[in-house]
Amino acid sequence: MPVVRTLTRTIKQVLQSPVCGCQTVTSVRFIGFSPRQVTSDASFHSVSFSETDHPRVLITGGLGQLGVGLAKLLRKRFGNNNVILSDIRKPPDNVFYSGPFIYSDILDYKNLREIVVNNRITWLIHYSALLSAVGEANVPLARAVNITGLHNILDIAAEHGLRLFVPSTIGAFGPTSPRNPTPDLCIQRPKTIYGVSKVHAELMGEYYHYRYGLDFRCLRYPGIISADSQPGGGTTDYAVQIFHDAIKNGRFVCNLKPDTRLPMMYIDDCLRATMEVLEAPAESLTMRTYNINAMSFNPEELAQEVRKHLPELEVVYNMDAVRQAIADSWPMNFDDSNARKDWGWKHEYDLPELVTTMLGYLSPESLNAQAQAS
Ligand SMILES: NC(=O)C1=CN([C@@H]2O[C@H](COP(=O)(O)OP(=O)(O)OC[C@H]3O[C@@H](n4cnc5c(N)ncnc54)[C@H](O)[C@@H]3O)[C@@H](O)[C@H]2O)C=CC1
Ligand SMILES: CC(=O)[C@H](N)C(=O)O
Repeated sequence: MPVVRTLTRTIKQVLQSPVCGCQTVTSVRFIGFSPRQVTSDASFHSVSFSETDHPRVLITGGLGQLGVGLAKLLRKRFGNNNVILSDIRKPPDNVFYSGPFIYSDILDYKNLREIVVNNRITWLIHYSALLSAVGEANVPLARAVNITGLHNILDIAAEHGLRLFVPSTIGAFGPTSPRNPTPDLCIQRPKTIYGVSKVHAELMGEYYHYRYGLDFRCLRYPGIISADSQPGGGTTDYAVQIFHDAIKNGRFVCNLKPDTRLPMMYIDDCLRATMEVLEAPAESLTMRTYNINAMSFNPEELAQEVRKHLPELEVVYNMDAVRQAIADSWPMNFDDSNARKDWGWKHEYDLPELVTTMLGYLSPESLNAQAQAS
């Protein structure tokens, strides 16, 4: 009987939940069991906008390159206390004192569920991952975090009627995908554990949407470039490091070949896209996983643009074989026409704007002013 009770609740929740406006009857083909065995006293509960006015957001893996910036943006929109950052690392003072932070290991299912229940979470933004280069250096850990961790997240989100955002990546494509440009739907046979885990995430999220009515939303990000946060061990990291080294030493050692073209995006565009797709009306989404793009360049083109501001910059190429092989298998250009058509995606930063913004932010004067202000 508890199982029947649970199923009845789940079906009602799927058909009624206003948070998950995408959960149309047609998306729920058959609900035969809950995604994970739940105890008989567990109660499915979906918190809706009508109860809280604003979504209650949990960001996993929030202390990486992207999480703190996203929390800042969402807190501005939904209120400081409605957005909780979480990670397994210790937060620096400025992050700890800027809004709610909580310890959360995505491999600990019970802990995750407790956090979601106790904080009445309605949106889950799942940022925890091992990126491409560090993933290749530790495949068992990447498999655990990126695949087992994702399973926990999917089940928690389905059980509690959450809107779930999981980012994917240009790395979800491989050498047999069309690379110039790469469309949303094409062959995906990535050659990294990172890419494999992200294709798995895309497919599992879409399956849970179809099977359980989960409000799953996913964007494939290009390489993201930011000034105030460090990248976490990816193939596109060179495009962040060049700015730091150009300003500090006037010299940059690049671990990719000069003609390695990859899709890239400034962090502000990436975070805005994430908020926009999370807020997009369900009816506007014809897909659950979208490419987004802003620009494409290779290291030499980036160096040329930086030299317009710092003409003395010297760039030396010292290729890293692992990163080069990964980059050579990834898209050179990304076709994001579906995102532009369906929910109005539009980037703001192109290459010249990106370079001006990065150098402006990292200039000694600007860093001094930031230090004095904090
Ligand atoms: N930064 C980029 O260029 C791109 C990022 N993405 C995706 O966006 C998301 C966020 O990326 P970044 O912030 O750059 O990643 P990052 O590598 O900088 O941060 C990932 C965070 O996950 C945390 N983490 C690791 N194991 C964990 C565990 N067991 N439980 C909880 N947290 C754990 C780490 O402590 C780290 O703070 C990732 O899913 C990544 O795949 C996708 C494409 C491009
Ligand atoms: C593009 C990504 O997913 C990431 N920056 C990486 O290089 O691994």
